[in-house]
Amino acid sequence: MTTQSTLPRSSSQASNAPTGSLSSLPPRKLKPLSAVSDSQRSASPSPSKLRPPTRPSLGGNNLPNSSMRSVSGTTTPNGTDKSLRRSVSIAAFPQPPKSSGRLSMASISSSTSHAPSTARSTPDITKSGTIKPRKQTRLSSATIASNRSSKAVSLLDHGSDGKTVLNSAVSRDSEGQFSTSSPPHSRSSSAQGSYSTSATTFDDTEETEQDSKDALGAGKKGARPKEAKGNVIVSVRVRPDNGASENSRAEGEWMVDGRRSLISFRGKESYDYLYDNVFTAHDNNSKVYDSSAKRLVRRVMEGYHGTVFAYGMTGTGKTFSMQGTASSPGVIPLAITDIFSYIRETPHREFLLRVSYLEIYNEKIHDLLSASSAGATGPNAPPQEEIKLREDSKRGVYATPLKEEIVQSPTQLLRVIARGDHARRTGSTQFNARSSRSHAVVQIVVESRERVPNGNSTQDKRSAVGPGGVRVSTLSLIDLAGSERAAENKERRTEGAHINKSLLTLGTVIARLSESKEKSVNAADKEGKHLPYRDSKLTRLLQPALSGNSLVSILCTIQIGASGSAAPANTHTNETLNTLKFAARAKNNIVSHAKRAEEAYGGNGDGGSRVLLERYRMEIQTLRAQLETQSKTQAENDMKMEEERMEKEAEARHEEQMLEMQLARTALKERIEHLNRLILSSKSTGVNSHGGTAAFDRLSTMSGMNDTRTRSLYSSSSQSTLGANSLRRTVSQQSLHSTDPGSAYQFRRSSMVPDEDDDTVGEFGDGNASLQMQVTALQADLADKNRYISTLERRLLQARRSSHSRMSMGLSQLKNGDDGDMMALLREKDMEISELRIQLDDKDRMLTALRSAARQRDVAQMTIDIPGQDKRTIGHQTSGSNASSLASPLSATSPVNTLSLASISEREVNPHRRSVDEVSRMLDEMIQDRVEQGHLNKNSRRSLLFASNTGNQPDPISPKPPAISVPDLRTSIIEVPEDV
Ligand SMILES: Nc1ncnc2c1ncn2[C@@H]1O[C@H](COP(=O)(O)OP(=O)(O)OP(=O)(O)O)[C@@H](O)[C@H]1O
Repeated sequence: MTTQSTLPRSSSQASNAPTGSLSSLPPRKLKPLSAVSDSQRSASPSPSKLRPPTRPSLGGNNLPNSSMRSVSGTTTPNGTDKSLRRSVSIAAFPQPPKSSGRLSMASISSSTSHAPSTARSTPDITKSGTIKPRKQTRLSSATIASNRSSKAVSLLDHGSDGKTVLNSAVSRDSEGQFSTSSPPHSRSSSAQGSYSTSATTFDDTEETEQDSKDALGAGKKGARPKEAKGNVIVSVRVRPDNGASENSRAEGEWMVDGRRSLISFRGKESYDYLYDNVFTAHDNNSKVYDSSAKRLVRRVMEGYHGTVFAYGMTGTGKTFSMQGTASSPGVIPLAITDIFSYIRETPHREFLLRVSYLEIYNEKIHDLLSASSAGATGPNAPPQEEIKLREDSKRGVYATPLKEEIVQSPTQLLRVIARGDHARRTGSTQFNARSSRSHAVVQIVVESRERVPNGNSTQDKRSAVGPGGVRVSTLSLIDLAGSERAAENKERRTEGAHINKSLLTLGTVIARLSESKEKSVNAADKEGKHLPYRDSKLTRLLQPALSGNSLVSILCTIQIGASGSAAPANTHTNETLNTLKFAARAKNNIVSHAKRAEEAYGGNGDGGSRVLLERYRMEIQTLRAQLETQSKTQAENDMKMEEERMEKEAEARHEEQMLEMQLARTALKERIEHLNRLILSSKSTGVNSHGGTAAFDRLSTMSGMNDTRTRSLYSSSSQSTLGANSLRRTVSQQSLHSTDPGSAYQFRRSSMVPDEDDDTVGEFGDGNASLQMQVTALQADLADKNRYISTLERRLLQARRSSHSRMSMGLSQLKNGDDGDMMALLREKDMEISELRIQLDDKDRMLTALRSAARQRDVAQMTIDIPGQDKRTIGHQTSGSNASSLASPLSATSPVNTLSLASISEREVNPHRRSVDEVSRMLDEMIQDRVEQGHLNKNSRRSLLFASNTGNQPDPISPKPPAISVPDLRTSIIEVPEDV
């Protein structure tokens, strides 16, 4: 939207310098039209730009200056204060500064030798305000006065000065034509790079709104609304006649007075035409635009519909005026520049522009922006969908389907239009080498909406819109095909026929508009039903503009000389006069009641739905909502994924913890098993294999009663625990169960001790077996412990690895509690291991000691001379079954022990008391060490039972002390679990 226009600047200043000397211009005032009311205008005697009624008595150069507005109320020659051309007032159009000097008809007469003697006659004025030519007197002062008065300020005060024109500007060229050079209009560049002229730089938006209100008020009184007067502007442009020669000289004499917007013809009949603007051959496109269209374009940007169209004979400069050239841009590019300048200067509104471009060729509508129009005109060109005209209460008459392009910069818009121009049909005619063979219509739709002032909204700036709706207005820029005489070429003839027919219809419609005005009371007339709009596509398309819904600017182009024209001079003159008449009729008959377009709101029926700005806003809202929903969904998905990820992590962590716990549990189980085994091993030293807890308890009780008996029991049960299922043990078990527990003596006598004689032998043999069995048990314990230690070490290793891997995975989310638990577990394990190691060491030492004792015992026994078998030996042999039964399990576990036991069992043991004592002493010392170190009573769950050394105290149960005393066995440890 802020793209700078690349349009070239006009060089009009240099080219349009007046040739004559100029009177000093008054300082220009940019004054809104509304500043001068009608009454003021009437009362104000000066300045006036209009010459007074042309009466001889009024001739002279010293006419009081009066403005156009004051003229509108001036008294006509017949004394009536009446505006004869009500429709020519264009209050809404550019109002250049007022000038003091005014041109009188008399002054023209006096200053130009060829001036018609208009002062001598008074023309007839028709009701419509057109000039009715009359012989001898073609120019009526009253007509001129009325025309000028009705034109109001805007028509004649484009910086012109009557005196100036009078004194210097009006000249007669070599061909007898009057030409009036316009003063150099000041075309300056605004800060934004837009063009502006002194005539159009003031802003009269408020004035127009006020005018609208006034118009409503006036309408109530039956008066014509003021706005209706000023919304139509008719200009005539004279094309330079470069190749003029005597042959091509037009019939009659012409006078073109640009300052007074006057064109006079003096031929067989005389005519004087006054328009809103008359542009001489010296006026360039820039001036034409500034005076005839600039204001209208601004109004369109403010919300009014506007139509500019060029009408004229072929080759007279319609296309030149509308499109212009690279060095002299025409109305269309200059309008585009102004559109974007306006947008830039109006930050409180936002705009959307869309453009369409169509042509009416041979009464068919073609879309000049469609793909088929763009490139292809050959036989392979895609057939274009027929475009029809439709009517809508809100949109008026419109073509459909028609491509509309949204444009965002002047360059883009110019490119689109250039594309359409390229697709437009042109052809060579006898009047124009590149004649437009169609009517071309550029439509620029302007949508605008109020923005919320900065800071009043927390919303995004772009989405912040004001409370109002969208205002939609249309600028139609139309380059009509030129009317022409019948051509020789058939194609041209056909085209010409269509062109002429449509132009004729246009003329007819405009001519009948005056009738329509008079019959406006009729509803049907109001709608223009009696007008032949439908007779041609052109009039149908122009219907909204012609029927008053739009501001209208008509640019009629003429060529006074007939140079370059194949037509005879008189024919050419007639065509020119026809154009001038058309312009005069348009000026008089078209009445515009253009009002600012209503604001449309989203979803407000068809009108609302067509408003792209609103549709886009709604679409943006919808998309924003979708985006928000998607963002929410995305966020939810992200959250879900994050939750899932965390769940997975937690699961993995949980699994890991479970594994660790399982490992720990397994380790603990193994330990428990091991401890159980240990307990069983311990029990095995005091309890028989059949779970003789009761017996053990009983024996414990007995031990309290008699140490000797306890010792004997211990030896016996120890054997059985170690797996020596001796017959004797079985028997003793049976005895234990069968015998009255109270009868301890009986028990002892019958079951534990076979007979007195065997006691010693049995005790001795039992003691040997116990040693071996303890060795075996300790070896088993050792193996168990080793296994357990290795298991624990393995678990520990695994746990550490797991911990390391978790740390390396960056799972720092473990709570301190977890780490703490794990560390505590590890510490516990370490402690267990170290404890077990200590126990293992103890066992090792104990084992070593036992082995050493066993070895010494064996050596001692080997050295004993066995003279014969004593009772003990016999007793022992008697209990050979017991010994052999002992050997059997031991051999399976320890070959060394088996050997030792075998050697013991095989030999007749003749105890050598000294050797035994030594062994016993060693064991005593070792166990004493254990006791002192406190390792043995460490576990609170266990009770330590020490078989006290009873010495030689008599055993009530076993009155005979064993022949072989084994003191070390008395101090053997029995670990009894509390829960057993
Ligand atoms: N005011 C002007 N100044 C200089 N050259 C002009 C002017 N008006 C017209 N011409 C030239 O006259 C020729 C015909 O003009 P143009 O094509 O605009 O006429 P037209 O009215 O559009 O004709 P048609 O109706 O056949 O299309 C062009 O070469 C153009 O440059």
